[in-house]
Amino acid sequence: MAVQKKHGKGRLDKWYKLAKEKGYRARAAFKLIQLNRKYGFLEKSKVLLDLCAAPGSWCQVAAETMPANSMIVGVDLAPIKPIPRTITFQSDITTDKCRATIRQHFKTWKADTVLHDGAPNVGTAWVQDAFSQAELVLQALKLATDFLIEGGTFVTKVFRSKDYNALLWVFNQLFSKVEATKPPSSRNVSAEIFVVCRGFKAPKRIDPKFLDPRSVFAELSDPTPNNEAKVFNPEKKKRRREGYEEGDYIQFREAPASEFIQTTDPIAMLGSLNKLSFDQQKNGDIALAALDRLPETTDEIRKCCMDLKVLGRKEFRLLLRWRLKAREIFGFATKKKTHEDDGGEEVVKVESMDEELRIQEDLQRLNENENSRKKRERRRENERKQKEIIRMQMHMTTPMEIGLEQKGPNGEDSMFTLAAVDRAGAIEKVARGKMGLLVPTKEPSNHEDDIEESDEEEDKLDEELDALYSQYQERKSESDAKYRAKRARKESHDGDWEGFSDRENDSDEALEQDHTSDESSVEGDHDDARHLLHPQSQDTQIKSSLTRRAAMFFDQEIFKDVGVLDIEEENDSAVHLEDEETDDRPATRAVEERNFALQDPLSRDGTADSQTVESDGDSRDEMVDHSEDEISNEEGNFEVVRSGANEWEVQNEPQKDGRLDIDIITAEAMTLAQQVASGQKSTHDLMDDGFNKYTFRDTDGLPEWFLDDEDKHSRPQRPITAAGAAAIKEKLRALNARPIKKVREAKDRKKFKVAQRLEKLRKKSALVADDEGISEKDKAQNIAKMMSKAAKKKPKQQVKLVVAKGGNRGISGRPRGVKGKYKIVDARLKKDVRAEKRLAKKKR
Ligand SMILES: C[S@@+](CC[C@H](N)C(=O)[O-])C[C@H]1O[C@@H](n2cnc3c(N)ncnc32)[C@H](O)[C@@H]1O
Repeated sequence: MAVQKKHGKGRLDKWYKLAKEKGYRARAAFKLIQLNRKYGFLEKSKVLLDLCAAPGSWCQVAAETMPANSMIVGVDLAPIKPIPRTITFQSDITTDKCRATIRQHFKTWKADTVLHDGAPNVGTAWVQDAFSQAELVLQALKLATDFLIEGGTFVTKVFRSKDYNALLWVFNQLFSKVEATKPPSSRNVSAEIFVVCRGFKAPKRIDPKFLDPRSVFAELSDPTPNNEAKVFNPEKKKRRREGYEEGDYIQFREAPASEFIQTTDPIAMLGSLNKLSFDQQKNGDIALAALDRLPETTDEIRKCCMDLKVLGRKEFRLLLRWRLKAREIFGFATKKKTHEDDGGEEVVKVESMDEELRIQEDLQRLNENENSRKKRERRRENERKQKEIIRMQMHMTTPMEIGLEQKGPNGEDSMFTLAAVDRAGAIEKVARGKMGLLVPTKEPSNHEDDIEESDEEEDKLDEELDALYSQYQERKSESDAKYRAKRARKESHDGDWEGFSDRENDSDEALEQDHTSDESSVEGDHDDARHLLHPQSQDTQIKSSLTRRAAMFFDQEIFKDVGVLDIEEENDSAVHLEDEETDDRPATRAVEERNFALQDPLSRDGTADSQTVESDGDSRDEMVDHSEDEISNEEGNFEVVRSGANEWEVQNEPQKDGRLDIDIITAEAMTLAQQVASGQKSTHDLMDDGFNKYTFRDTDGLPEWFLDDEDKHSRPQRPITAAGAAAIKEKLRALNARPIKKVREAKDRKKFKVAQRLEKLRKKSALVADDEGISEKDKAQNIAKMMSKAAKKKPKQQVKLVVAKGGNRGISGRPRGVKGKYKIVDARLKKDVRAEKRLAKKKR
């Protein structure tokens, strides 16, 4: 059976529509109609009380069905719009005021029928709702017993909950016939059920306990079977558990805290209970009083005991520790077989389960402490090393100094000894400005131990998170082409931005081979610097040391007159440095810094195209989308910076003027470019900008999902000028104004064909012109003829409509006997087309 939806459009079922059609204020009208069809109480009633009547559909049904001149009184917390033949008022049915108002209206009359369709504000907690509804039913019953005539009918809505049977029991005491039913218009997913109680017994005196929720819904401590008792005795009442099984979720389990101390299975208790109680009156437990007085029973412990379902691992541990202490105090801690002097038996000390538990916990705690201490130390060490590198980059120290400073206990364990630097290839990396890479991602000696010692659970959690993240990535890339493009771009960024040009890598490799000692590593850098500064063409050299992307970025028109790549100014110092044979490192650094500065604005702004923009508001999101559309749509068009080395090589062929056609597409990059172009920013400013809190991130051991997330948000927010934003806006406007790919392709095809025809014509006319056998006049005539022929438009080929019939096709798929352009249509379409043509002809 199809389950109806509880929310949204699911509500708009046939009963809803029917109610609308019939003018009932609520679909609930049909519930009463169906109940009345079954039991026929409305036709027989002259006075009716409708409790919880708003918006009033039941009153509407009653007014329609009951005999003329009947009296209908409806009450609700909410106002009820007037209904013909019905008195309505606003009141809370649980109050005396409501009772008094009803009495005023009824005067001496009694009701033949009392209806109750009340529901408290449903939506908080289901258990809570169910209980308040049951209470409301009892209140309605109370009113019914006040106003019902003997033999009268009480119809009420009840939720199937643990109190359902208790309510039925009470109804049975007061009415001769009690039947529960669910009308078809009541949704299956709803737990509501209607109880029709007929034949009110109208006893002279009703035991107040019958209508007291505390008595009726009291939990029974003794489940002894006792059902015969007609006299209400809540103490002995047994709840007949028929119908729905009670789920655990509606049960609230509580036990005295002392029981938790005594139990041998504390975990099971913590898992199954909702509360550990200190209520001595309720539990009458002396141990509980003692426990309550213990100084170990702190406020925190009490709070934890209040609601066990909300506790975390830490709190559970706290409770378990408290239990162990309490057990010790009360003498439960160890079970010893004591000396039995008279028997002289051997004494065996047996560690109790609790003792084992405690030892285990202690061990675990010690392990955890040790792990966290190690982690702390590792972190501190990393931070220290990072600081050193920054100092070195900023000329505050040199690798030599570092090497001297960092004497490990055995001279080996520090990465900062020159030998270690050499092993890790650190000097090369430093030389390349890849400071981030120097962060020790691996510490071979300790690593394995660390893994072993790390908290297993945390590792598991990490693994799960990683797995979930890769699943998420896979799902996303399956369903989202943009995401795929972004990832591909990012991957190629990693390979492009972070690394250097191939050439440089080659030189790095060469250097690596040479780096066998501390000194040689420095020499290697020296060579590297010299290599970079070779006077042949320094501009080209520096450009080659940039990434392709950076080079292209600075190739743009806007940087034409800017000295970013005009290295003369710095050449002086560089060449000068080259002369200083004793100290080559600063020279290297000068170049590196320049590289770094050149890369930095790009890697963060220019190249980060979509990613940078993404975090900055909608308008820029549009840019991103656009750029991505471009990526997927604009094959062969170079307006957007693309990534991927091969793509670049294939697509970004230099243009005629030798420059690469590349556009800045983010407002930040545009602003930066404008600032550089206008001289507001110098290369030094760019360098300075390059050093910010995001420059050297410690990514050591951080999971991929975390780094991805950080990539999105942890980046400097560069200011955007109005001019920069306007330039990008204008660019995008132009971009948006362009036709779609198909149209553009068609136009390009047309252009291409025209060009081909022209070329053909040119060749032909050249042949004619070269022909010596004909006169100049004839030549001119022939050429003019050819040109006018070429200028003539070819008549459009008629498209033949062919009715689709299976089997009547040749090998190529072309229908047999059809020449020229054709289109396969179905018979109906062909007829329709013909009919249209006929009609058009007639009209003409
Ligand atoms: C399902 S609606 C009743 C629909 C009504 N039978 C009809 O046909 O239009 C439940 C109503 O119970 C009312 N209600 C809940 N608690 C109440 C209370 N304590 N006193 C009066 N009305 C109450 C709510 O205001 C709500 O209008």
